[in-house]
Amino acid sequence: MSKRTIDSFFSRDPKKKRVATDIVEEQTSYSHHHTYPFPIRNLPRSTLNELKSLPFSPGRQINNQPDLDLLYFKPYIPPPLAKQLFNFLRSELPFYRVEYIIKRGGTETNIKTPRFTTVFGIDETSLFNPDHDDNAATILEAKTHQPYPNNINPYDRYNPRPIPQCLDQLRKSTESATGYKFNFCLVNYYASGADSISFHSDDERFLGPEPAIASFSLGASRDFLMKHKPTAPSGPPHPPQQQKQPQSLKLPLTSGDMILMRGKTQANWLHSIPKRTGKQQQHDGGRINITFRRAMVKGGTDNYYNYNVGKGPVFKWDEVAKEMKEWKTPKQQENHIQSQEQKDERKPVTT
Ligand SMILES: O=C(O)CCC(=O)C(=O)O
Ligand SMILES: [Fe+2]
Repeated sequence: MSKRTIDSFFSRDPKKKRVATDIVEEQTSYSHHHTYPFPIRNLPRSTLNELKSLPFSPGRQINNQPDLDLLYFKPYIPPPLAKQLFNFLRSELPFYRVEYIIKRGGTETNIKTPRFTTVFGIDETSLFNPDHDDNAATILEAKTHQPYPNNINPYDRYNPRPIPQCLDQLRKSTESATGYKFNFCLVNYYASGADSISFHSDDERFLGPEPAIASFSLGASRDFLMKHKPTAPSGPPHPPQQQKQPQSLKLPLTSGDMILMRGKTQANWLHSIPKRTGKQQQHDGGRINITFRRAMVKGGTDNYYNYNVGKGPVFKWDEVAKEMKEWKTPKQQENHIQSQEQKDERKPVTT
């Protein structure tokens, strides 16, 4: 046997070399919790890793107005990843269309929240038990890391839900980019330009003084308006040229942007996402807003679940109808089919 033949016998021609195809399909995994209406799909590992390298661009400070302190990341998430995250969260999260009653001056008004909402998290006084044993208390006292005395769940109105994996990596990234801690994640879904949030400030007492709120935009572009709260005149009036009147702001938010509102901002400024009118309204497509916040006391947990989950039906994205549809448990679906069949049986047969 010639040398050439022996060599070629033991070493394969590199051009012909076949690389072992080790591409193992990543198994879909889920975040499970008894408080979720259904298990929530986890982000694939590759997407999770991409989130670890954020922010994409550094934050720009906007503090050229009285009491205003913003850090604007444009974008925090690069557009292709933002699009992927938008589609994922819209498909996988449970949403609600909360209605509630407000009483003002003796009259009751029924409010229909003009957007879909959902919320995850628990205030600083408690922790979710990392022990998933069915018999273990699901909530622990933060001070002691032990179940509450007599195993009493101090949250009797709403059961708090842990932040699922698909949102928690972004929370961690936001914490390291901003230096603030967050224990709540609120999500808004604006289905079209007809959905909105009116002027308000996120300055509830349960957030403590000078709260920091990180607010992400995914999907359709919308204007974010800011205006100073009305100021009571104090002291002798200044000549007009000496008065520094705060100017309103309009930030055109696009997919992947993040605004951190901090310092005196919430105490002094209002913000809103106004409705869009005319042609823009339906052609905009959906927009997701994610805010990370830190609630200090139990009242915060109760408030957030009351206004963002409530007691109404669950909605889930329907990929065929391309809209949010009321979601039913398998049991509810069965009952629905049965009652449909009974209705059909009662229909007169026409030949
Ligand atoms: O959608 C947004 O950008 C703002 C949402 C907001 O202000 C809120 O949820 O408190
Ligand atoms: Fe807000």
